[in-house]
Amino acid sequence: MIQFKNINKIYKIGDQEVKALKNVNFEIEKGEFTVILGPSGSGKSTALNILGGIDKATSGQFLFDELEINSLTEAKLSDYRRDIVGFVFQFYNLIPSLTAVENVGIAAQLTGNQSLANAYIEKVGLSHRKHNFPAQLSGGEMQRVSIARALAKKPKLLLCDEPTGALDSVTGLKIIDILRKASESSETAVVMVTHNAEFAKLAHKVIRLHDGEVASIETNKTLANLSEVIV
Ligand SMILES: Nc1ncnc2c1ncn2[C@@H]1O[C@H](COP(=O)(O)OP(=O)(O)OP(=O)(O)O)[C@@H](O)[C@H]1O
Repeated sequence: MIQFKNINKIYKIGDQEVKALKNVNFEIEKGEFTVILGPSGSGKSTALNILGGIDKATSGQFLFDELEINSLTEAKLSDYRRDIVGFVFQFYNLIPSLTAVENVGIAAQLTGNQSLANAYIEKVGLSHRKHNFPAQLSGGEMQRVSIARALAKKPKLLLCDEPTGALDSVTGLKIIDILRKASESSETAVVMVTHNAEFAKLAHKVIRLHDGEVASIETNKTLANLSEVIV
């Protein structure tokens, strides 16, 4: 489904060049829950931004279902972001003046799935809170709304940047459980960036980055239960 072939990303600041990704190769299949692990500055967010069509690689090929994303026009790239990709961020990015279900509805509307807003709120276990505003929800609840919002678009690719970074460990594990189920019960590939190496046990595939390079790629045949993770 997804192939990164010799992906390089160089940022230029004045005369200075930062090689954020160096000859990165990996593949991601649909229905897979992939974790990208690595220390700060190793290139995790850069890889996620390229996957999401927010940024373009300097060189190399990024194929999504055989389509070369790097060479798309801005208009086609915008279609890719809207129709194919869902995003979940560390700090939720909900619209404060809209209720939980309205936040989900806005995203669902974009892809003509507005009637799904209630179903997705229910899927993340928040039906009883759907008319609350973000300020009336806990961090974990807000993150569940943001996942419902992303899933209501029925994305083929769900990208999550440190989705548990602002949550306590027990709530964080519940969020990962929802994300893992989203990958297993649909055609969606879920890719999560995290610092927390413990989460590696929960993923089908673990891509470790170090200094812009792939240090290792592991595949877990059997996945750990949430209770086996020490947080
Ligand atoms: N827009 C940018 N302009 C210049 N340099 C950048 C830019 N974005 C990232 N970098 C640099 O690229 C390298 C990789 O950054 P990236 O944010 O991808 O790492 P990361 O692994 O996500 O780090 P963190 O865990 O701290 O978020 C770093 O050296 C960073 O300073």
